[in-house]
Amino acid sequence: MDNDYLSPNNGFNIQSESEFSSTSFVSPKDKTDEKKITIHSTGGFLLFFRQLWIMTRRNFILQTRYYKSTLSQILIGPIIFLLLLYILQQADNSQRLKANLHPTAYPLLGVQPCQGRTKFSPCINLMFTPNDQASNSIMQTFADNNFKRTGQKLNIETSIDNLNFIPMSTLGIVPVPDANFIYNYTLNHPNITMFGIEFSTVQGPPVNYRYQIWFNSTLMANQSDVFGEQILALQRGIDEAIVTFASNDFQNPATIDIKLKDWPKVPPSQLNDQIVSSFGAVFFFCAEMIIFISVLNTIVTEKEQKLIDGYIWWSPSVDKIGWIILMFLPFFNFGKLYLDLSMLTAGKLDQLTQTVIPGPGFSWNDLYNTIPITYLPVYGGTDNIRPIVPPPIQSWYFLLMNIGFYYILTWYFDKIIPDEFGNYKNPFFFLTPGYYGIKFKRNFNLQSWLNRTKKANRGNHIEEDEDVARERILAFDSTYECTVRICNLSKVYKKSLFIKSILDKVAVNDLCLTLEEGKCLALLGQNGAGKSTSMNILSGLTPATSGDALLYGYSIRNDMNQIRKIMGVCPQHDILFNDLTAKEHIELYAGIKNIPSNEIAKLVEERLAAVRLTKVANKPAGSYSGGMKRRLSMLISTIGDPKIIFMDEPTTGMDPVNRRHVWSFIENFKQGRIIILTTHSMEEADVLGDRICVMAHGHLRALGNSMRIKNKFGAGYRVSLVTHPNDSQRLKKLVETQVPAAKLEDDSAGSLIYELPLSALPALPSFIQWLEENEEMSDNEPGKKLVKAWGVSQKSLEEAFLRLIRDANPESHNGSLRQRKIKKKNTDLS
Ligand SMILES: Nc1ncnc2c1ncn2[C@@H]1O[C@H](COP(=O)(O)OP(=O)(O)OP(=O)(O)O)[C@@H](O)[C@H]1O
Repeated sequence: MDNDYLSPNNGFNIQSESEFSSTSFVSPKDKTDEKKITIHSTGGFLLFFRQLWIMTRRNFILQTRYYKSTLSQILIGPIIFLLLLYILQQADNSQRLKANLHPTAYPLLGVQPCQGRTKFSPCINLMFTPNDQASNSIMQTFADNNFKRTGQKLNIETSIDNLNFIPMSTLGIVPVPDANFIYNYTLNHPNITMFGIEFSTVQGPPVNYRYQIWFNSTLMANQSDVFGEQILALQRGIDEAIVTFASNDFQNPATIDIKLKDWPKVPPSQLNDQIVSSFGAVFFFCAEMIIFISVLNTIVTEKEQKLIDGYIWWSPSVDKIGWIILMFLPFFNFGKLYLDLSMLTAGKLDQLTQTVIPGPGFSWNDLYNTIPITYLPVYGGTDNIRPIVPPPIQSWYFLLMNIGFYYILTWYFDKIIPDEFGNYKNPFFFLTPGYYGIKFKRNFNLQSWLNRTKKANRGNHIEEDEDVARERILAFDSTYECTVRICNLSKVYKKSLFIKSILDKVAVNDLCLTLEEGKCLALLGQNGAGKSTSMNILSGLTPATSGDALLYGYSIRNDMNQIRKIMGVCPQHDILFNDLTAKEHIELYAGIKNIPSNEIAKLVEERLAAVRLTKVANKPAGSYSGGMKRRLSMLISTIGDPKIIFMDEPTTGMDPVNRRHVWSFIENFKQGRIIILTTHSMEEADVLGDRICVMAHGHLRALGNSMRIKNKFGAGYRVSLVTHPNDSQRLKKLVETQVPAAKLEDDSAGSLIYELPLSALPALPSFIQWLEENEEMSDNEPGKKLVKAWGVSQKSLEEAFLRLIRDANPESHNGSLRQRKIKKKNTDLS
């Protein structure tokens, strides 16, 4: 039995007792039973790989079945991101392709004020040494000239010599004792001091002016360019001051004006795919998070290499179309906001001290300000062209706009793309007044409505039952008064929206039906016969392909809003809130249906009692059994005094007792209303249906009350007789003489079953009398009667139904006949 481990149904296996293996989990006591469920355990890798295989296969089947969705999953992501990548690369290229043959020169500005650890913490602009008269005089001239250039005053402060000194406010130019002090101070208090200057002039002749500038070679917290223009500005300022000092003419300080100019630039003859190669892989792997990642990337790269810039989109050379498109992508706006935030808040690592200097911070006001120019990268080389970056709040507004935009898009496509029931609206639906509830009152004329719907006939009818044909005539008879009038209602589920295909499914075909108030219509039919579709059309869940119906005078095509006000629906699948109790459900729907609040408590009590849910009234619906959920769903459909109620298989899953309670509730409730229900229970149709419709393949096959259908299709009575097998031939002959019209349905081992059609009914009383008298004796069992036992029963609705279905499916009927014949032959042989 160890081979069982390898059997395909490994896991659960039904075996006879003799086959128990030693690995079975069944206890010896259980072995007394005839059949057992043996649970084998297969562990380790074998089980793992088998499960892996099963799951892989399942996923494969699902993916191939929903190939459209699979294709979209595979293609849409890469297409969108390839497009984005292309746009980015183009933006980068347009930046680099830009020729600048005549760059404009721009003046070197003065030294900008320092920035502390945060926007508000004090700092020292400059320390200088030695603290002698010459140095003080030079620094004073420097400060005066710098003020003229920048408008920022840098005062000569009181000297400091204490290494523990912490400035309480920003200091301008501070004399210090010596170079060691500058070294130690900046080591002890990193990122407070912007520059240090050590003068070491050698008195001549000739006099040699020497000085050394101390600076932080890593970027400062405020992004000021110390290593480039700022340090140049400082040097120029000191040189001016030295020239003035040398000439000793402090009234007319010397000035040196420097202009900076980029080399003329020609576009490269060949472009590389820098963006694609840097971002391509990330784009493919990180799907919609790409911008977010690219922003992070930008920040890190910018800090380290100053290569790629997140603000490239706002560079003046970039075509605006690019960022207008991107503006509609929420993650792009999010990325921009993130970039703005990080510009002002990101800390920087000081290489010397290995400490992180926090950024100046992002305050609420910064939302409305453009990012300060010193934080922005320069495009176009030394042309000093900065991107024109909108304030962060703009990205925030775009994000809000995205919410509205995508909400509207979702809403729009939700309307125009067919749903599971095939509902969809015309792409211009929002331009029609009807969509806004504006209706132009037209006088309804029944006759012209009938003429119109008559034309909707699809035509290809099978030979119709006489009752069905009569109903068709009645439905189009304007003199006949009825509450529900269904005329030529059809539904075709199309495979493709635009072309006709043989795969199109005709779910309902030219249905014609009438119904009066106070009646219940039961729709019977096999799975897929078209019952739910008919119901869905009438309840407005799915549109009819052709035809129309009038419910209480309202057309399902034009007045569905009115019909909804007088309609209740119990759908096939329970739509309940798992966390709400039965009581809360009824209260909720009573509220929706506008029932006065003082009536709700009574309604809850009465209705719950009617379907025996009072005991669980305060328990959440999620904890209910299937039958209880069904009862609650059925109940909900009756709230709000609806005039017409659709119930799709209302009692599925209910036990016989509760089902009867529900039946009596429906029976009472239908007074003054119309109930249309579908069911697979013949008993239910028999009990509730004032009219029963049997549907097959979208057609109406039979129509009438239960008696009519039973009599017409149930073929009268069934008689069963039991005799000795060897006496069966004699008994058959006797029955033939008694009731010539009787049809032998089954004959096995002395058990005979006869069907008596309506034509045989006159002979039935005398036949029953013959059976009751039972005078014939058996030829094979001495002293025993020929008929050992007998019974007569009226044929049920179920049999009528089965016959109708057999007639509607001749192929499968032949099949079943053949099977029955084979079965009979086998029985005879045995
Ligand atoms: N959304 C749909 N798209 C395509 N075909 C559909 C759709 N809904 C139903 N059908 C088809 O229409 C036919 C009628 O289906 P319908 O659900 O009306 O049958 P039914 O009589 O209610 O069956 P059941 O007793 O199983 O509920 C079936 O062949 C079904 O496959």
